[in-house]
Amino acid sequence: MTRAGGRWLVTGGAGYIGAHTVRALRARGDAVVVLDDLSTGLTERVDDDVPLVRASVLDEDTVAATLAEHRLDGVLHFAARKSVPESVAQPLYYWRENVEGLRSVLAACGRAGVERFVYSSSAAVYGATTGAAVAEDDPCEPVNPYGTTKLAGEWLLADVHRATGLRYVALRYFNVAGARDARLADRGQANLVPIALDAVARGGAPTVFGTDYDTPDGSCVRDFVHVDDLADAHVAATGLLDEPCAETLNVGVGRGFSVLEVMATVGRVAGRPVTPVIAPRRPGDPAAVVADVSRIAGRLGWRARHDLDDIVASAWDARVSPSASGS
Ligand SMILES: O=c1ccn([C@@H]2O[C@H](COP(=O)(O)OP(=O)(O)O[C@H]3O[C@H](CO)[C@H](O)[C@H](O)[C@H]3O)[C@@H](O)[C@H]2O)c(=O)[nH]1
Repeated sequence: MTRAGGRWLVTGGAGYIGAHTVRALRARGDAVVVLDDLSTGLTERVDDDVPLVRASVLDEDTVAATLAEHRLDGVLHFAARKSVPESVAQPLYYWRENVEGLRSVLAACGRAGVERFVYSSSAAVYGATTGAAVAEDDPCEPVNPYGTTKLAGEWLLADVHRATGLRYVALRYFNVAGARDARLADRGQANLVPIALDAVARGGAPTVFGTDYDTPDGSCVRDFVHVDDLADAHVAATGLLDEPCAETLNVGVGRGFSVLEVMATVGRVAGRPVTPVIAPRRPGDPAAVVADVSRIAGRLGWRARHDLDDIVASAWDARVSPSASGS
């Protein structure tokens, strides 16, 4: 289904998801050049034998020159801002970085004659879902600037596809967690799994925001996907680009776990009981967000191989266990 031998520019390849995908592409035998401004990316995530261009995606000339110089034939575009609260506070910044950044990379692709593109979208494009699994054709009503910029990016890709025939796959990530090793791990403090693991590792108690939702145990439900599975989905998606393609795909497991179930898993993995602090609801949190994954299964033959235990255990090893440095 997928063939090796691609030559890819990976923007944001020093970031958490980008670096995992670089590993997966190279494991298949593809060539990769990373372009990253290192504002949040880490050089240690980029292997020594991978060319690293330190530049912003807003620097269209450098992106175009990199594509030409390395004779690249496709782009996986990860470089973007991804904090929901930051996007609410700074919408202009998010529109510049996420939408203008994408426009700049697409303009560079046009100049270099590159017509294969994989785009990092998000479940945030759906907004507050009803709780039933969401499919790609369901309405998109994002509720914050992070989501609106990701959706605007999808529209931009569709417009360029219609005008130039650009081949693209937009992948809508659900809740990504886990790690291959410590070097690639998510160092951020923005999401449930790393926050909960850090709290437990420090001997503290993680917080659950709300147990009064209309869900089986009252806490929010999310679809947690292992970053290695997500990386594999990118590799599989590149296989669609051998033909004309304008595709949008959910990437999740297709099954929800509650925040309280995550806490129980953290306790099992850490080998110590976890008694979370129950706090009020976090503003803006939808009760349940779960992916309908039938389209990606049909188009790519892809499905997640890792379960929640694998996700939490790998994140624990990468963040907490010093022996798991893997670098
Ligand atoms: O310490 C914490 C942290 C989070 N949560 C809860 O855990 C759930 C997941 O929260 P995250 O912040 O990890 O993830 P979100 O589902 O809010 O957001 C994620 O999914 C969004 C799409 O829906 C965007 O893609 C976003 O970038 C991505 O982080 C939420 O119910 C949240 O309230 C806690 O209970 N305690």
